[in-house]
Amino acid sequence: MSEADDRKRLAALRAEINQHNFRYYVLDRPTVPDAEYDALMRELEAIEAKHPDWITPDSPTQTVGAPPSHVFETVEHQVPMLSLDNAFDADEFTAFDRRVRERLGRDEPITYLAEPKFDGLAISLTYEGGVLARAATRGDGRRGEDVTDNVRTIETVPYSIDLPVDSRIEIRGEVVMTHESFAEINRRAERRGEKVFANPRNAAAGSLRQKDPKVTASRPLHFFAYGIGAAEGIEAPETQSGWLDWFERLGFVVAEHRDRVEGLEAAQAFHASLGEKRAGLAFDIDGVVFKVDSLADQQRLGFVARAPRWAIAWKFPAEEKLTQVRDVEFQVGRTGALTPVARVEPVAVGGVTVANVTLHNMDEIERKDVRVGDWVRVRRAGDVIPEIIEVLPEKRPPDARKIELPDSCPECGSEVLRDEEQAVARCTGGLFCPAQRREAIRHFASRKAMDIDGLGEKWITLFLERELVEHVDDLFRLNRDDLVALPRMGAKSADNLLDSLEKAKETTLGRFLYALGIREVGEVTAESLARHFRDLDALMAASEEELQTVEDVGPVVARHVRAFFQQPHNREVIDGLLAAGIHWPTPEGPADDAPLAGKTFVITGTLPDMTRDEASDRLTALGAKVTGSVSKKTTALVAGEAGGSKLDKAEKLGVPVLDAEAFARLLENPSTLDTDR
Ligand SMILES: NC(=O)c1ccc[n+]([C@@H]2O[C@H](COP(=O)([O-])OP(=O)(O)OC[C@H]3O[C@@H](n4cnc5c(N)ncnc54)[C@H](O)[C@@H]3O)[C@@H](O)[C@H]2O)c1
Ligand SMILES: [Zn+2]
Repeated sequence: MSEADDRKRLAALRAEINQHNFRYYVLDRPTVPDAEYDALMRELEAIEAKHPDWITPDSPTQTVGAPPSHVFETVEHQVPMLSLDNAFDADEFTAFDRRVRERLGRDEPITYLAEPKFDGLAISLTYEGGVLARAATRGDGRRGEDVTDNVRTIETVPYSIDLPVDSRIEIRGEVVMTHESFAEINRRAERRGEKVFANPRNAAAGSLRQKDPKVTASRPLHFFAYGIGAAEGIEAPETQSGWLDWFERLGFVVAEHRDRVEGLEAAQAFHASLGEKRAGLAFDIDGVVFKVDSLADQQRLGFVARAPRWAIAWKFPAEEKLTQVRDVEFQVGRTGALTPVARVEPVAVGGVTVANVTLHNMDEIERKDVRVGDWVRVRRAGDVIPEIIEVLPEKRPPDARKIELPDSCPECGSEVLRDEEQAVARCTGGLFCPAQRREAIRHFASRKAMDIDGLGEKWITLFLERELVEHVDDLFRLNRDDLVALPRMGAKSADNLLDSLEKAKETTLGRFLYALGIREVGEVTAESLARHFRDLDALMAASEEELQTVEDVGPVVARHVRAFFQQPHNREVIDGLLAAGIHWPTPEGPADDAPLAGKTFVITGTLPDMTRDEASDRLTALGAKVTGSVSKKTTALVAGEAGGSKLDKAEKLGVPVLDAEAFARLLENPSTLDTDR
């Protein structure tokens, strides 16, 4: 680059960085991830290194934070609050360590105090005579904002500590918010239609820098002490680690994961080990801070414009990056749910390369307004699957394309229906859809379903690939010759599998219904359906209304059951299964002469001696049906304490109401039921 180009770039970088600083430090609303910002800073540093005479004191490389805003009173720090130099890899850390040893003229390893780099905002607490007199933000390092009233609401900031009356001390540390509180606060903001915070750091900063301390009080914040400014009238420790122990004795919370490490290897090991713990911590950390432990050595090393020479922040891989959405594809799962997956320009996030990011469902896409071509902020924290946090609207290219839900399944062409309540779009192809087939077979064979021992994913995939199996009924047509011919399937495994299939033919109606994988029909519902209908043909012929009279079957489940049995290809598969010899004993159900046969009850409120489930079991055992809502056909409403709307409805429809006592009498002697409903 020519000198003129460098000059231009320098000016552009400074302007852009200053804007980011303002958004980050003053508004608590950054528009780019830290990694992006760090890259700009590095570029600026490189130009300034090439032209040292261009460095001015107001360059972002020479300054800290941003000047205090006018919302708060200004506080002068007795000792400036500086930033930290960064290392982004082991080589950079090694270079730092070499510089330290050179400056100190030492060959032997340096002892460092290692602790997390908390990702929050720095605060300085001034205690006078042991009483909290003032709390200030870092501001531009020399002058910060007075946030005393807000900081007083933080539980982990002691109001008074045991110090001499004539002492005056500045204790520095970080204010952070836990992931849990962050999620809760954003949920609250979303419900109210307010803007959400991009990450816990901004939430912590935004919560602390509030005009109204009541708002701060409603946001759970934590304070970790890690350093010292001015200290008068106390007996000071001689090491950094000594200060931490001192803080702890006075009642401050300090980093739990901290250690004195000697030399490079120990430092690297600490960095690696904390990196592994990172995902499991309650709050964000973005690196390890290493500080020369000896305070005498710290003094000898001193400061440069914006950071001490005796400390470095060795960052972890960034958990947030910007990338571009190249395309969006829809994946089909077992239940036919179509999940939109964004194919993004691969980026390294949180230590891995991310190329695919789930968008969950159409609602999510609409809420975030993600389009193909958009620049997005991607986050992957620890083991958590990568997600798109937000779109950068200012970077949207003019040809960005809206994402449309396909009308038909990308795998089988069946119609796609969008379930408005659950925001899920599904392929209606059922067992016919190849994408759903593999997962459906796995479900069919699973332990609580047909329990086909030894039929794992490996074999299912192979059977499908070889076209030996298309639908679940084909499993029962597998023959020994076909199986033995498969790679890695010996005669013994083939015989075992055929044996398992044979055994699985003897089942129960409940298991069979569950195995079919009807939407919303879990084991319990399958069992209820079996007990109620006792016969597969009767169930397949049942209307939605009839289905709804079954225990724990509401309108949604009824609709799914009905829709499933109406699909001709599902009927074909069922016929195939029955033809293969699957059978079950007729489920025990209420006999016609059971005392409450033909009667329908609804239960509401709290009963004194039993749960509603128990009450329901007692009634079904006597041959009654228990349903969820009161209608004209209801025999009686069993109403415990606090019956509510069902009670009102029963009274309106003239349905008899049994209180707890009457209900107990009924169970005792069911034949006394005096109603012809
Ligand atoms: N995204 C953006 O637009 C944007 C803008 C400005 C700054 N930033 C981020 O902030 C960083 C630079 O900012 P900085 O100078 O405010 O701080 P820094 O994060 O580089 O380092 C200094 C700060 O680390 C904190 N810290 C946490 N744990 C500590 C510990 N154990 N000991 C000492 N200090 C500890 C303190 O608050 C201290 O002020 C950048 O690297 C960037 O990631 C981002
Ligand atoms: Zn399909």
